[in-house]
Amino acid sequence: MQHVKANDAVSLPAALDVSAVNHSYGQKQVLSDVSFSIAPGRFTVLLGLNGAGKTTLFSLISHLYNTRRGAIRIFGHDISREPGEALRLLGIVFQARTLDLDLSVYQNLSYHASLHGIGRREAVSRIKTLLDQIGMSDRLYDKARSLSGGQMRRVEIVRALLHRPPLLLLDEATVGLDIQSRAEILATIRQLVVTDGISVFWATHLIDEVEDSDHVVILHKGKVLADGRVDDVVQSCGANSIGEAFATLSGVASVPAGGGSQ
Ligand SMILES: Nc1ncnc2c1ncn2[C@@H]1O[C@H](COP(=O)(O)OP(=O)(O)OP(=O)(O)O)[C@@H](O)[C@H]1O
Repeated sequence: MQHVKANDAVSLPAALDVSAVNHSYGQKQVLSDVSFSIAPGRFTVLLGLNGAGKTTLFSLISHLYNTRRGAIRIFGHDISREPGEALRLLGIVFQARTLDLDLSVYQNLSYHASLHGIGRREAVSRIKTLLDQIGMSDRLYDKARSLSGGQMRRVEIVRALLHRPPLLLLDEATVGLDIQSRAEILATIRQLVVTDGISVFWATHLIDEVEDSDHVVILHKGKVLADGRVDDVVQSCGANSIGEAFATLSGVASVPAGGGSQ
């Protein structure tokens, strides 16, 4: 396996800096010496097949697991040493659905806002603005269980943005959604990078969610095989596409594209 490094200059502090991180479940090592940086205000894709270690990495970044070897910094704040400061700057959408189905959209969101110390009036204003932005303002008082999978995902995205984090992590946010919902959610998140200047770290196993102008971190069997601008990574591999580059680097014959729900 080759390791292609195609980073351009990264301004400091990085939105996310992962340095020599390892993780094992018992005897099984699932992350090996993982290092990369994400510059602020960029859409960066974490590309890896199922089992590559994406969720484990997200669990370390969000401090669900302690980082036992290596360091993770969010805008310069070490997640182990300054978890409060680091986590305040982070919004996260997990792969598994996490809304309380018996509560309304408003109740799910206002509960999260109060956890972040956002006052009621301010919370209502932010909830309405964000739901409007994401095309869900007509569902404010509906029970979460009455929403479609794509609508639940949108509410989870709103929830992750309520405390206005400059870094947003999404773990396979489009899994299980139909092709139209996938495209809409991806477009909404890309738009947030442009309009609000937030940094997004988007984990996926689907090659068609990657664009040439994105930055990509390719994770395979717990190792970073490449990181940098997609077109630079493709060129460094002598490939014609990111799918071909992924196959060359990983030795995997074919990579899922994601034409329908995956
Ligand atoms: N709690 C756990 N205990 C033991 N092994 C685990 C645990 N969680 C994950 N693993 C293993 O760690 C490896 C990485 O899993 P992880 O879920 O981080 O990958 P992933 O890239 O997110 O894949 P997926 O998209 O399928 O969730 C896999 O081999 C998985 O079986």
